[in-house]
Amino acid sequence: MPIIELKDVRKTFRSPQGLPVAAVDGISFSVERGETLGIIGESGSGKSTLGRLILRLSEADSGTILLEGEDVRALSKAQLRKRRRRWQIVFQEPFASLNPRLTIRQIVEEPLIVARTYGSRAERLRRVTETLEEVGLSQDFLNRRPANLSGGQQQRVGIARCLVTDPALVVLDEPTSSLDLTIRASILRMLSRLQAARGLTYVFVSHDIETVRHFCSRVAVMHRGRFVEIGSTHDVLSNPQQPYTKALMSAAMPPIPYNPGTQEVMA
Ligand SMILES: Nc1ncnc2c1ncn2[C@@H]1O[C@H](COP(=O)(O)OP(=O)(O)OP(=O)(O)O)[C@@H](O)[C@H]1O
Repeated sequence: MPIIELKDVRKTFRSPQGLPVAAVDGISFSVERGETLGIIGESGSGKSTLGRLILRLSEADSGTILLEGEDVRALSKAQLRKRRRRWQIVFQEPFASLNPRLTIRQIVEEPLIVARTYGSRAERLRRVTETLEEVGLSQDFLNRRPANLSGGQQQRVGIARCLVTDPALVVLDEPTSSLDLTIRASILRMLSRLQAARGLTYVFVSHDIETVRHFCSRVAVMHRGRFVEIGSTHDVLSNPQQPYTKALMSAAMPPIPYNPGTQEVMA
């Protein structure tokens, strides 16, 4: 059974002038457990909206969304809150997505409190500490606040917050685009390592073809709310069938250096 299955999902917004904008315009696809599906496309093509619809952070207008076989659109608010811990998201701007008033400990502990299934305060602290360690942050970070951390460290906190409830599926919405190149490569290596260790499934939203090339097993190319092409990353990027994919690739930056073998760099 696929972990994600979408059938003919649609979402239309109104532009400031009141005109309809079909951000997601009849999308169907499935993702198997342990896979990484990349979604690439220009700004405004609908990638983030799709990522949010999958997790019901935004309501689709129509279509079917199954996660782990469950009809996400049919869940009540209470059911959805329970399932949230299995289906998580990491945002592009780590600082904007972390509450500046909270300590790192409070930020990473919050999803455990919301889920209400993680026992005593001491057990929660143990879990928070272990998860921070997994993303390369020592106990020294527990009482610090987001503003005292570098961009890379902030994103590690965002990833820890998402992993602490032991999710099966993570939508990564441009998780590294606000970071500089060395840090970016280091965070991507860490995400790959965590995926292998935990058997995670990723949906990786990006406008950066080179990152997708190295990070994703399959890729969907999105244009004006639709998938114009979907297939193995190798096939789509080495032999694009659609004019839009070709244009996107010719507009892309030259490959960035990426060496999966080197050590994760802390920053
Ligand atoms: N809350 C909203 N209200 C109105 N229009 C929206 C809203 N969210 C997205 N849109 C519109 O839907 C379209 C798709 O936006 P979306 O952010 O999903 O694209 P994207 O591919 O993720 O772009 P980017 O790479 O810039 O984040 C755009 O035309 C956008 O202006």
